[in-house]
Amino acid sequence: DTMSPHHGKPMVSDASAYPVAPAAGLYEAFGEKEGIRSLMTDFAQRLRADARIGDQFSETNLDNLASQLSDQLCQLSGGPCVYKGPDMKTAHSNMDVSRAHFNALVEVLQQTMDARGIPFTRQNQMLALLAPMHRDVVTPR
Ligand code: HEM
Repeated sequence: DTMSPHHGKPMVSDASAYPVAPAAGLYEAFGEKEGIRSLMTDFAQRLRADARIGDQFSETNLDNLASQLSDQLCQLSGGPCVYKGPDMKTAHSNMDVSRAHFNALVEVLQQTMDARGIPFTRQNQMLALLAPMHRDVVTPR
């Protein structure tokens, strides 16, 4: 890993930070790059509209967020993408994200996947890959 010149913290991509193998066929079950991108476009809009956490995305460029999330979920699910954004700790520092916020985001993602007809088993396989990120996303208190 290379070291960040600004913080001296290791800059690791999420795939290496959370070394869990995706379930076979997960990327395909999400409709590959195109399906994941439209899922994330929908997700970003739903996040912004959510009464519990929408305010945290008030200044956010939703198209950029959807693009970064698409690369991340594509890579996590076994697809041919590379997430090139900041690691999860850096991306969510100084945000005061609570465990309740995290759970709300997961719920919005479940609603988004439901709306697109992603089978329950596949939803849970994707959520299993995202769940460990709470350690870096949620602000310690
Ligand atoms: C598994 C859970 C999560 C994942 C995978 C995730 C992923 C990401 C990614 C990839 C970015 C873009 C980083 C960048 O390009 O700069 C981002 C930004 C962000 N996330 Fe998360 N996130 C998660 C949970 C949360 C939660 C729980 C909150 C708060 C409720 C949150 C709030 C934000 C905000 C406000 C941004 C910044 C957007 C901007 O640039 O304005 N995230 N997240």
